[in-house]
Amino acid sequence: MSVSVFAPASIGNVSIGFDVLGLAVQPVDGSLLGDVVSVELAQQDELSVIGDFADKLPSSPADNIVWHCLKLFNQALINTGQKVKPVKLILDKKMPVGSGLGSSACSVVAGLQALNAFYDDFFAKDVMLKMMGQMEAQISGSLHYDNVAPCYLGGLQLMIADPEIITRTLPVFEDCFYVMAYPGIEVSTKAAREVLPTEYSRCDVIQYGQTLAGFVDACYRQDKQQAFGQFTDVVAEPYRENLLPGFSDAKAYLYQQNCLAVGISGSGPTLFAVTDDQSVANAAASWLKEHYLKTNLGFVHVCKADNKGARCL
Ligand SMILES: Nc1ncnc2c1ncn2[C@@H]1O[C@H](COP(=O)(O)OP(=O)(O)OP(=O)(O)O)[C@@H](O)[C@H]1O
Ligand SMILES: N[C@@H](CCO)C(=O)O
Repeated sequence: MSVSVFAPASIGNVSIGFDVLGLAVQPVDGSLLGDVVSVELAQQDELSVIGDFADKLPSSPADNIVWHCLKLFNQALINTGQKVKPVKLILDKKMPVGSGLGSSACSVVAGLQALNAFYDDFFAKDVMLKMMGQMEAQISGSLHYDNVAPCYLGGLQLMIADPEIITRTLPVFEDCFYVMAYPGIEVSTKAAREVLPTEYSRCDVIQYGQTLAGFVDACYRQDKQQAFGQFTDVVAEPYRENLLPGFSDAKAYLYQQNCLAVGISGSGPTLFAVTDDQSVANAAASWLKEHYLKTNLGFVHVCKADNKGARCL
């Protein structure tokens, strides 16, 4: 019996919600923007890695985060008195590493959910999400759920302070398009966190809280003007934009083309642009392909919110 799970790309932070907001996205053309992990019974544990970005991962399977997911999952089974079965894992690495698209989260979520599906969904969602957070923290050096939560649960996720609840699902703007432009260069999450200040001014703290609270209120009232009208990131973008060649010029151009909002996806270098007009989305995608991509590994997708999250194929 073999199980395959797909886990979608996500926009961490969503600009105005550093470490607190995350949105899962899917290309409108139906292509799979995310990772896939398959699990089947085997003589012994093994991991093989295929896919467009397999060569960008550590050469030893033992250094792959999916292997660490298997070890964590098996220990959790043992701790609950369950019998562990030897399995073969296949990771189809479709997501670029260090992209800002939640690439490691895709592997973590697909890996752990595939294992849980193989064991007939033995663990509850809250246990699964905590294991996903633990793996994401291991790989990026600090605990943040803003990629794994939307990747696993789908939609727009708001991380709350209660460690037993972790996240709440917010209403999305179903008519909005999210144009995702990955330039083809790598920016590590760890490095992008190290450039951030350790302290912020009172003014920045108030602006962060006000903008985030205003965005959440706007989601519930489906008020796009309020949601995107004051879309200024004071926590990360001012310190990360110089890691992203061409980001500032692209942002200025896309706002002139009537995009509702433009920001850094996660820790970058992927840029995202929001619009509720498909012709604006398509024009932005064409421009970004021409002007924002830096290598032949780069790509642009016109996406919408992915409300399903991780799912069996
Ligand atoms: N399956 C995997 N997927 C992604 N990264 C992996 C995986 N296994 C191990 N790694 C390593 O983990 C690190 C991931 O780094 P980082 O968190 O910056 O990138 P990312 O999560 O892939 O990108 P992002 O979250 O910005 O989309 C890299 O050094 C990578 O080699
Ligand atoms: N929220 C984290 C990871 C997002 O992918 C950061 O910006 O560092």
